[in-house]
Amino acid sequence: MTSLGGRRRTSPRCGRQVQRQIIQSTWSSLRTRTHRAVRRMGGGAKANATAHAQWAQSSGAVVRQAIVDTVKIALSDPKVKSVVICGQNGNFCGGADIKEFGGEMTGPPLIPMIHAIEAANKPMVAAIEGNALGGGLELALGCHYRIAHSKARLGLPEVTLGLLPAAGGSQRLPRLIGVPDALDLITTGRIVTAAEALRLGIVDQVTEHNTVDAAVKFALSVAGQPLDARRISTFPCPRPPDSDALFEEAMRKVRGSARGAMAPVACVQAVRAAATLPYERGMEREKELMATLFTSGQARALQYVFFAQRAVGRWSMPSGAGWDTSKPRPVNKAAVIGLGTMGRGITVALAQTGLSVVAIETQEKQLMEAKQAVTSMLERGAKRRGAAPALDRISYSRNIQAVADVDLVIEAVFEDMALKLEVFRQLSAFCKPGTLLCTNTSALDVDELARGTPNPELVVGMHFFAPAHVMKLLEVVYGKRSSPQAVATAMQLGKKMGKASVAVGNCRGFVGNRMLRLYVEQAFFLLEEGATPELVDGALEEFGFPMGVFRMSDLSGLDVGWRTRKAAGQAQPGEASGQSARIRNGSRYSPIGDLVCEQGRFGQKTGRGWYQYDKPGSRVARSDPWLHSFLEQYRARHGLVARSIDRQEVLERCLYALVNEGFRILEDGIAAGPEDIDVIYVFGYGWPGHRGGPMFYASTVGLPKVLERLEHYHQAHPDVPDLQPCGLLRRLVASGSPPVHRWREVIKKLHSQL
Ligand SMILES: CCC[C@H](O)CC(=O)SCCNC(=O)CCNC(=O)[C@H](O)C(C)(C)COP(=O)([O-])OP(=O)([O-])OC[C@H]1O[C@@H](n2cnc3c(N)ncnc32)[C@H](O)[C@@H]1OP(=O)([O-])[O-]
Repeated sequence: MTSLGGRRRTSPRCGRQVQRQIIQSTWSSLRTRTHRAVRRMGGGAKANATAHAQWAQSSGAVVRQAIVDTVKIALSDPKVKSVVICGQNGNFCGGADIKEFGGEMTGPPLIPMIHAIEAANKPMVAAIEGNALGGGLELALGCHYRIAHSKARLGLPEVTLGLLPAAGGSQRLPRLIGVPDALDLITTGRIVTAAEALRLGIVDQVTEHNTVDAAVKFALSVAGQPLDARRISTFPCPRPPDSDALFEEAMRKVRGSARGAMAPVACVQAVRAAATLPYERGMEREKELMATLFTSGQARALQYVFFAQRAVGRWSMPSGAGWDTSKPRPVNKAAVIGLGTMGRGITVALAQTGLSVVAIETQEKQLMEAKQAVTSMLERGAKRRGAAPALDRISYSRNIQAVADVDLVIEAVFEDMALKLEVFRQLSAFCKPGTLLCTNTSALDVDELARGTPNPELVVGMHFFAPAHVMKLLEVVYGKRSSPQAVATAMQLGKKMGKASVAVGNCRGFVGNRMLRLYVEQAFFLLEEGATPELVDGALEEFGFPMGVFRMSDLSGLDVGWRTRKAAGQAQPGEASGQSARIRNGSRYSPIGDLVCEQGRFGQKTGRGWYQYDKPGSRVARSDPWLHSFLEQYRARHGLVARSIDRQEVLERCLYALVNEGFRILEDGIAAGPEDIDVIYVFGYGWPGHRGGPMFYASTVGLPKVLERLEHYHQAHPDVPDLQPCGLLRRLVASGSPPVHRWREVIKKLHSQL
């Protein structure tokens, strides 16, 4: 038993020894990225920092040890009346150091440290500047008072890392702000502004001035006052009258949106424990739940995604140029050409970033409609953020010459090479020298577009995802002649827009759509062989995708892929029966999608697609008997005998085909590393984050197994060359299947030998 300022904590039972070790090891470092200071204040009327401890290292153990030691000195020094805990360099604390999770625990554990702070008999005040996240906010919740700067951000984002706030956060926050708001913050990981934190009751005061000075002043004003009513762990948890229904609803909601993710469910369970159990027992429950999450592969996957998202910022091109050698150009004013769905979203995203934007559309009617749509998108976004809409940052024009003074143009006209070439020709004539020309194509050849301009080094692809102001992914596509500075500028702009920006090479479909083609193709083949859209979608949704391939296709429109296949000469009108109708260039081809389109079934917008809908535009997909009998007739015409297909085969065929193409992309040098592919899939294609992205997933399945299954399916379907395992996959398996963070070494070696 450990005695903490009079509070008794139950020691873990024998069988939990390992769990306890794991939990404690998560606290091996509390990280601020900056150094931390604990300021002790001298007694008397004047605020006087009598000691100021700083730590040169952000190692958690060192930081915790220093906090423990300094607090101990402050509490035993009769001259010290109150204590202020602050960060340094404008940042309170970003939480535990994720890199150290799973390592050996050193230094004092965090939970007793926070308990000791809360149990102190002198006022402990948290001075919050910058971020107070995760363990950082939990530390602040252990203090008796919290003073925040108006620009501070507070939250418990552990759920996004596959965890829960397990240093008492799940038990203190509901006691402080009530169950409904705590549930919202803990299950979503949503970060709030200081103003919202004040409104919710998380902080006691918000200041526009020097936070530490304000906290010192405040700490002096409360010196000597009783603290019993300030210890959050002793608060009864306010229980709404209908709390059972509330928790059931919360559980239903997270199960619906979490798609198999464990952490949001554990977060609801932990908050429920806060509402129903005494604090000590709630803490035990928090610990148990955390132990389960901590040892799950999901936390590892989500933490991999966290670091992958940062790794893609350190981009490089095959020439060796990259983020550390290329300086972006300043972009103050940008233009968007073509105000269809994509152009409108891009305009909103740019304006919200604070740039001046010229939005250009040659058709008067389209321009007016776009203006209205952009205005309402900006107003809705501003309302959500509680800010003024950036309407005055945008000017609208029908004249392409309005690009004359912009620093960067994003072309978002119809996906047609001839049209885009003409737009680029005009842009080259009207833009000032040095203006960056970006194309928002999803598949067209960036090099061909660049060749049509006098300055191909200024051309890059910026592949946004619809809706462009919402979706977090941006593929920045460099062509053969794109300058590193142009890439750096597009990458920096993407970052400013809050996008996960990934630099990739130029090829058909770039990274995301190139891999997707294989995934969709396998789904079509499975229909031919006996599956239904319901079976395929069910398997993929159970895996964690928000929508299976057919529901997704209904949403985005079947005609989009049909148009691409027609342009590529694959989709041919009408259908001959027999095998030749299912072969293109010597490989297996399924015309099923083309035939469905020929019936005018384009998905939700026509009320019919792979499923049926109540009316055009409706979103609720229902099974369609027409489609099932169409599939039967199709199989009969082609002499195909339906066989029974299970969910495992659906997953293996669709996902391993996609992963195999990912290996080819790495082999070709189109993506620099597996992290690039994984970020693209998690942020742009609905790949479940708790499975870490396709390449990470392959590593968790085991590369030898992926290789063996691909060999098996390739043998069974020799007419599908894409199922042939990629050389890089074989090479990785031959080199002992190294962990994903070491694949780059193998890839580098491969490229150096080519
Ligand atoms: C048992 C109790 C459990 C407890 O409740 C668990 C926790 O507290 S879980 C934690 C809950 N806390 C969170 O979930 C907060 C996670 N962190 C964030 O949200 C943002 O990093 C933050 C807002 C703090 C700063 O944003 P920004 O200014 O744009 O900066 P940036 O994002 O570019 O990062 C710069 C560098 O710092 C690195 N790094 C950052 N944080 C961590 C970390 N915790 N760890 C390790 N490293 C971290 C990051 O990788 C990057 O490294 P590099 O080598 O330069 O690529």
